[in-house]
Amino acid sequence: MFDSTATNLSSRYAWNNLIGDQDAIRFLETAILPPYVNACRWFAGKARQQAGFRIQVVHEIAFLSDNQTDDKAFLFIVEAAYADGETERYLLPLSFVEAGHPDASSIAPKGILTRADFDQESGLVVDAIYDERFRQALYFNLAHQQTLDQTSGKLTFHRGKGLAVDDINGLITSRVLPVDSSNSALVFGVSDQGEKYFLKLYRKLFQETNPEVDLVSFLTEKSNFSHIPAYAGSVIWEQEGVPDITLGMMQRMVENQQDSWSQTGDYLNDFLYAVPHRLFTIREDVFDRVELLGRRTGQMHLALYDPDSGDPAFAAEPFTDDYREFIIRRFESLLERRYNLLIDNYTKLDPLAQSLAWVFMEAKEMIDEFVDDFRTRPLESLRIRIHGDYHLGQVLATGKDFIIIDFEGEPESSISERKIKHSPLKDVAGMIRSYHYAVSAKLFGSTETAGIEPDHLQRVSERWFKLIRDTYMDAYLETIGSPHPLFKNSNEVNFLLLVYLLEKAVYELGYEISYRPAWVKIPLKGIMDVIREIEKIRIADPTRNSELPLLQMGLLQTKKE
Ligand SMILES: Nc1ncnc2c1ncn2[C@@H]1O[C@H](COP(=O)(O)OP(=O)(O)O)[C@@H](O)[C@H]1O
Ligand SMILES: O=P(O)(O)O[C@H]1O[C@H](CO)[C@@H](O[C@H]2O[C@H](CO)[C@@H](O)[C@H](O)[C@H]2O)[C@H](O)[C@H]1O
Repeated sequence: MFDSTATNLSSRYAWNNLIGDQDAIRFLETAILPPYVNACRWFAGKARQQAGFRIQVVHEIAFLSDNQTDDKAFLFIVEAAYADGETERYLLPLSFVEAGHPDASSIAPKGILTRADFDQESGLVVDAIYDERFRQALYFNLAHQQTLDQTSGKLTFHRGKGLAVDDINGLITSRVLPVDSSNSALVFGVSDQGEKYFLKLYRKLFQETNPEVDLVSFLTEKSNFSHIPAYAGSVIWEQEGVPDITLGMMQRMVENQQDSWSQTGDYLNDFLYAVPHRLFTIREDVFDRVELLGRRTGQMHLALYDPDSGDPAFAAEPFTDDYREFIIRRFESLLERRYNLLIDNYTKLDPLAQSLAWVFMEAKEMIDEFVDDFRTRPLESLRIRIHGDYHLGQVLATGKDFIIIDFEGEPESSISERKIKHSPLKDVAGMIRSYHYAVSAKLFGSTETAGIEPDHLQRVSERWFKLIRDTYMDAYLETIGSPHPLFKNSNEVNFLLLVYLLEKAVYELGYEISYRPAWVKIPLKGIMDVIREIEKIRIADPTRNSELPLLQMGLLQTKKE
C-alpha cells in the first residue's frame, strides 16, 4: 500500500480510489497539509497555535469527458484544530495531474501540494482550481443546475439570473484570477464575448449559507439595484437536518481598472502636490465621484429595505433591547481588548499616536456614558440587512460608475453576527472612515509632505475629509429621501452614525496595531473626532447631570502655526 518512507505521496491505489487508502489520507493530513495550508493566503489560522489538520469529509466532482474515463477532483473539507478556541473548516479541492498531461508544466507552484505516484502513475497533487478540468466541471454543473449525491449529503449547483441562457452550453475558457485574498477567484470567458463570469470559491466555511449569497441573490433577483455584479449561481453542500453550507458563488465579471481605494488615492495625489505650496485644491470631478458613491450607497440600502418582499430574512426591524445589548456587549469586549492592546504596545507608538492614545484612555468614562445613552435612548429608526464590511476597497470603479462587491461581512465576526440587521448607517460609517483613512494615509505617508508640520497636515487633511464626508452624506441622505422609515429624524441619524463610527474606529485600532503600526494614529484620530462630538452633545444637553470633567484635547496640540 502506501509507502511512508518516501517524501512524496505514493499509493498502490489509483487517484480515483484515494479515499480507500487510509495511510495516504493520514500522510496528507500530517505531512502535506500543514506546510501547504500554512503558506496559503486564505488560511486564517497562521498566527494561532495549531493542533493539526483532519480531513473531515470528502466530496467528489467528476470531470467532463468524452472518453468515459472517470477522472475526478476531491473536495476536501479540512478541519483545522488549535490549542485554544474553536476549530475551523476549510475547503480544499484537490486533483491529480499526471506527469504527461499537457497542463502539468504550467500549474502555478503555489498550487502544487506534492509530487505523487498513484498506481504507478506519476504526477502532481494540486489545488484543483489550477486544473482546467475542474473549472470546466464547476461551470458545467452550475450552468446545468446539477445535483451530485455524496456520501455526506449532496452538492447542489444553482443557476442565477446573471448567467445568460445562451451561455449554458457555450464554449467556455477559464483561469484563476491572480488576486491574493481570503478566497479563490476563478474567471470564465465565453467565446467572442471575453471574460464574463467570476466565481468565488470560499475557503473558510461557515456552518450556514454565506451571507454574501443571501444578499447578492436578493439584490439580483428581487430588486432592480444594478450596481452589483449580477448573481449567476452558487454551489451548496446540503445535508439532512443541518443548515446548508455555501462553497462558492458566481457573479458577472466586472471590467474595472481599479477599486475606489486606489482611485481615491489617485485623486488625492493632485491635492497632495498642492499642499507644500499652501494651496488647497480639490477637483470638481472628485466631488462628482463622491456624490455618486453616496447615491449608489443610498440606492443599495433602498433596495435592501423592501417592506413588500415578504421575506422575513429581509424585513426591517426596530431597535430592540436585545439588539442594543448585543451591540453593547460586543463593543465593551472590543473596547477592553483594545485598551489592553494599547497598553501593551504604548511604548512602540510614535509621540502623536501616544498622545491620542492618552486622550482615548481618558475618555473611557465618557464613552461608557455614551454607551449607556445608546442602551436607553428612544430610537425609532429601523434596521435592515446591510453590506456589513463597506469601505473603498469594496467598490470597483468602472470608469463612469461604481460596482459594489464582497458582501461577506466583517472578517472578525461569526456567521450569526454577520446576518444581524443593523442601521444602514453602519455601512455609511464604514465608508466615511475609509475616506478618512485615504486622506490621512496619503498626507502622512508621502515624501511630498515629509517636511511639513504635523499640526498643519492635520488641519489640511481634516478640511479635505470634512468636505468629502459632507458631500457623501448629503448625497446619501438625499437619495434615501425624507421622511423615510429607516431614519426617524436627523438627531437619530447623527447619534447612530456616532455609534457606528466609534465601533468601526475602535475595531480598526486593533487591525492597525497588529498589521500596520505606523497607521495606528489614523483610527485613533477617528476615535478623537467621535469623542469630540459626544462631548458636544453632552455640553448641549441641559438635562444631563454628568459629573464628568471635559476632556483635555489641548494635549493633542504640539505646536501652533
Ligand atoms: N464580479 C467581479 N468582477 C471582477 N473582479 C472582481 C469581481 N468580484 C471581485 N473581483 C476582484 O476580486 C477581488 C477579491 O474579491 P472579493 O469579493 O473582495 O473577495 P475576498 O472576499 O476573497 O476578498 C476584488 O478585490 C476584485 O479585484
Ligand atoms: O478588506 P478586508 O475585509 O480584509 O478588511 C480588513 O483590511 C482592511 C485593509 O485592507 C481594513 O480596512 C481599513 O483600511 C482600509 C485602507 O487600507 C480603509 O479603507 C478602511 O476604511 C479601514 O477600515 C479593515 O478594517 C480590515 O478588516
